[in-house]
Amino acid sequence: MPPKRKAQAAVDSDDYDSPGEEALSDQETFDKLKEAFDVVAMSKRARATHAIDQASFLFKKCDQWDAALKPDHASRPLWIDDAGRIILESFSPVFDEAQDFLINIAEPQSRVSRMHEYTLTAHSLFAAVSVGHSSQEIIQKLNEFSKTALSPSVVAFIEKSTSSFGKAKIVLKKTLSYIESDDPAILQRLLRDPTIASCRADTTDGLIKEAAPKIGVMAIPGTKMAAGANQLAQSAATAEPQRPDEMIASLREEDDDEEVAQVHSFQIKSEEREKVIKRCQDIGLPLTEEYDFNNDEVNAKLDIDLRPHAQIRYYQEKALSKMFSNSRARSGIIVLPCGAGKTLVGITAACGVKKSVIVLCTSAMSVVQWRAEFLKWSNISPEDIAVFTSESKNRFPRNAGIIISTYTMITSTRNRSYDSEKVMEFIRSREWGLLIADEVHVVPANIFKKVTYSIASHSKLGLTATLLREDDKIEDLNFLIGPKLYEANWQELSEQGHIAKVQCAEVWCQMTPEFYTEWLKPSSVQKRALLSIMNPRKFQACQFLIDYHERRGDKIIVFSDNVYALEKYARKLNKAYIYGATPQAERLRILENFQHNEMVNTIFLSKIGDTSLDLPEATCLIQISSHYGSRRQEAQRLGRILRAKRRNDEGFNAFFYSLVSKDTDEMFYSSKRQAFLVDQGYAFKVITRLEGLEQRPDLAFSSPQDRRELLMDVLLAKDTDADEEKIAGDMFGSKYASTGGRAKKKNGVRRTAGTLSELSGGQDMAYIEYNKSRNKDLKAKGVKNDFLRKLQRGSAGAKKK
Ligand SMILES: Nc1ncnc2c1ncn2[C@@H]1O[C@H](COP(=O)(O)OP(=O)(O)OP(=O)(O)O)[C@@H](O)[C@H]1O
Repeated sequence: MPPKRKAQAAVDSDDYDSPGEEALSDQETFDKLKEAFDVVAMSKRARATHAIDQASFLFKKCDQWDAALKPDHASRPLWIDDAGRIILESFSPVFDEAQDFLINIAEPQSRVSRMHEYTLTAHSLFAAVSVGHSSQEIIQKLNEFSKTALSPSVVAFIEKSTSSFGKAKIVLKKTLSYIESDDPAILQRLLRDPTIASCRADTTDGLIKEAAPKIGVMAIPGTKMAAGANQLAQSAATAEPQRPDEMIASLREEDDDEEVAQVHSFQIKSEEREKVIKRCQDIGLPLTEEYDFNNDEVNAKLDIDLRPHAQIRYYQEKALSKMFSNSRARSGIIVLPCGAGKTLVGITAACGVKKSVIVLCTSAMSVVQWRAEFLKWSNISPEDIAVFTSESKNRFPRNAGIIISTYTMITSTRNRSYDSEKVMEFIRSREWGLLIADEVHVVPANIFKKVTYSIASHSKLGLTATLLREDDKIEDLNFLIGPKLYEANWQELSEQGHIAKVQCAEVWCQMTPEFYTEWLKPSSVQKRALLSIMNPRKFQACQFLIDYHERRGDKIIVFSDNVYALEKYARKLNKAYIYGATPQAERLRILENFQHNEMVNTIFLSKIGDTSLDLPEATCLIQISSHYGSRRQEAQRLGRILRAKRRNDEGFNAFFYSLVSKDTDEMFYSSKRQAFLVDQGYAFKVITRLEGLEQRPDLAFSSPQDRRELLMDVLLAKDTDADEEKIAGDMFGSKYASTGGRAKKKNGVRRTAGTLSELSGGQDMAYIEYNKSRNKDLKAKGVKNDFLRKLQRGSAGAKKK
């Protein structure tokens, strides 16, 4: 097929044909789909007796399970196969309700526009139980939403997974760690395990027995109480809704009549905390970690509240309500898109707990931003908020306060200065109410173990946008921090104007003949990488896009992981650039200019700007070199423009371009990188030709002579020029390089072909869709709330949007 027709076909069919491949026929596409979903063809009998429809072939057949569609299946939104894979129809009238429920009990896998995919896993069910769902409720609700009866294996899996969850807790008392349960048999069972027994700190045979603390437990519509309040949970499901104050009052009355409840516990060695948590998870008795901060009279109160202007958004409230739903702080992870306001979630949690807080970030730059955000959103007194980085080593003067630091400062033991050691002693010697772990997905397990060994914290809140790692170590976080408490939907937030709508495009840049000839020669991987990045056509595409978007009034960030290319591009185009070695003062000056100076509309950033850079002026992002197939990096880079200030302007779109040299490794890595964003509902268009580029005589490297000189430069460059930038304290490191950043699960992504003018809104269908901005109506949905007031009243239930 000639290239033009092929590109058109790709638009029409919404499919992507990889270069050099013929488009697939319908039959082939169908066969591929079947293969991809591991379909076991339905038997003849099943075909005869079961209703056949367009989606049934996606589900494994199970002989013992009557998977006939329910008569009213059309009004039910879920397909659930017998392996626990769930497909949710996003066009269903009960979509919101079903989504709210699924978020609590299953892992979102992919949320494209019409269908969302979730999976039931032991971890997700643990999270469900720890936020108060009972197994009965999970089964009943799934059945209600499902188009077919639930398969017995799914029911058995839910029952088995949830039966032992929430039975034992890990608690901290006076900096010592205890395993606690109201059922002594559970603790005896744990102690029969040799690994757990070897971690026990007390040498007695018996268990410690004491009165259970009285807690104002409350029921939230749609959820249940914490462990130990099961009967109440069941009656809450059927009873008339009660006002929160009535609920608490009735609980107290009941408490008064009852005998004092007992809790049993044994102490474990603090340095073995993670080992015990992991072991308990492995043997099917995962521990929950909850902090009864209201009744903690040992640790000093922190004087902190949100400022009146801080209005947390409904999804921030929903996330926090999972953490605080029973008036205790439950450890776990909150997943919100980049730019959706994780910092304010952390700050609100700190205002809820009102005890000393320690915040850990990935870089010194984030530390500065976290401090500024604390001062902006809360009334904390500046001296109560200390910073511990290589440049400043402060402590707070009063009994309670906040320390913000980096993972590296807390965990590196080599060559610690006297001042650092003093701050570490200060950190180690006290109990912390809350540990906030920012960008938690990047923290390797061994580092986090060191963190928890040094920091005795009652509760932990992990914050991240992308709960994924290319090395599949993400599961470690379940025992290091706690279950995932909430995960927001990117497209929903962008529809509502909380994050910007983004047009994503991959621009294919032909290699020039001289560069491609060199690329084809046997040479080092590094040299090939440099040749692909420095491809003159890519350079021209970058220059063209910068001009195009500057003329539109955009502010542009160009990302290059490769510092050699970063400098070459930026110098040639006379733009400012920042990388690891740029001094702090210069960085701030450049960023300041980018924000406020009309003459500075483009900056070049190395991977140092991937995370935590809050530049709401940026509206366009061009990526010229990236880190293999890291889905995490792609998402975080996109995050730099999701926070665009202009996001609520009528018809506004931010732009994300990824420039790839055609027919090189960059094509392969680019599609890997996009997988996560595609799962979040973003569609990448492919731009094969930048209209008007050929007519621009002023572009760099237009003459063969210039191109030859550039090639000579690249050939003379050292292999190390292609190496990954090393940034002190960088947590992302080169671990992804070892896997080549290969996405293990999701390989396929969708590309559609397009031109630049289409992408900018000239002719594109997608544009017309996006252009019907609902932002104005939706603005009203940025619900005002007073979460903290409710938290203090003990009624922090999630509000429905
Ligand atoms: N409820 C809110 N009201 C007003 N502004 C908010 C609210 N929540 C967040 N913001 C603003 O949104 C922007 C992005 O927030 P933040 O930096 O916390 O995002 P993030 O989720 O941490 O992103 P990233 O993962 O990219 O670091 C900030 O300018 C912040 O002040």
